[in-house]
Amino acid sequence: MTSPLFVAVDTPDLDRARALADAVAPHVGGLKLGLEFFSAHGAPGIRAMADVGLPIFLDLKLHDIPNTVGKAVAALAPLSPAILTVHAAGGRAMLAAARAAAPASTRIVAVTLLTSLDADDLPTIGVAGDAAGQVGRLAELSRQAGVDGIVCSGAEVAAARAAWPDGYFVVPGLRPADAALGDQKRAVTPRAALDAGASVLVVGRPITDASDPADAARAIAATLG
Ligand SMILES: O=C(O)c1cc(=O)[nH]c(=O)n1[C@@H]1O[C@H](COP(=O)(O)O)[C@@H](O)[C@H]1O
Repeated sequence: MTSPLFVAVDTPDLDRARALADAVAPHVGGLKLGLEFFSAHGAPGIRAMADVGLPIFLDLKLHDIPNTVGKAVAALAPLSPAILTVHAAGGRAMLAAARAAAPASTRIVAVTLLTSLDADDLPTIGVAGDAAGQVGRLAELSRQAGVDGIVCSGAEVAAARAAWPDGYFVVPGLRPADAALGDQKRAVTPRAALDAGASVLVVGRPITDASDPADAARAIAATLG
């Protein structure tokens, strides 16, 4: 079985990204490349990382009007990412436009509520109610719009899976029990997220900031077996 563990390769340094990816490749199921890497290296950088031979999760969190997002997704199609993110808050038509413009081999997943936010933040961004309610609402919108799944925290994934049994659930903001939270606020362990129904586990700094990233990835992978 391929590993659900994707490493978030968050660096603007191409050589470092490639060295990290090569080091952890035996222990992970894919590479997530996001705004930091894409802003520095664009499509050629993604192609260089695809040479590692692992599925690519292109995390650009697109959020704009439907026409713009649809055309951006079409422009990214030659990169054939396995997974591509958009923001669920862009609305039903935007989500549908993203799905329509993507190759069948690309899973479109919609970010619900960033894992860096908690209950104290919700009123400041105009959300009444709690994180579970907001994730549930945007998960249902995403399902109805026809995308493949959502991004949520490990705290919400069990409820999302129950409501959408064949959905594809990406869970970032994961931390082994002893790891520093950094800016993550709704963190659970990788194992807990997997048990709760996650399809993909995204782990960045606990691997990439470790003195031995390969060993850190191996240790996390060992908890999933
Ligand atoms: O879409 C994402 O992957 C994402 C959504 C979210 O709500 N929270 C979140 O942390 N992420 C990404 O997941 C990764 C988490 O990295 P670490 O906090 O270093 O493990 C980063 O690349 C984030 O951009």
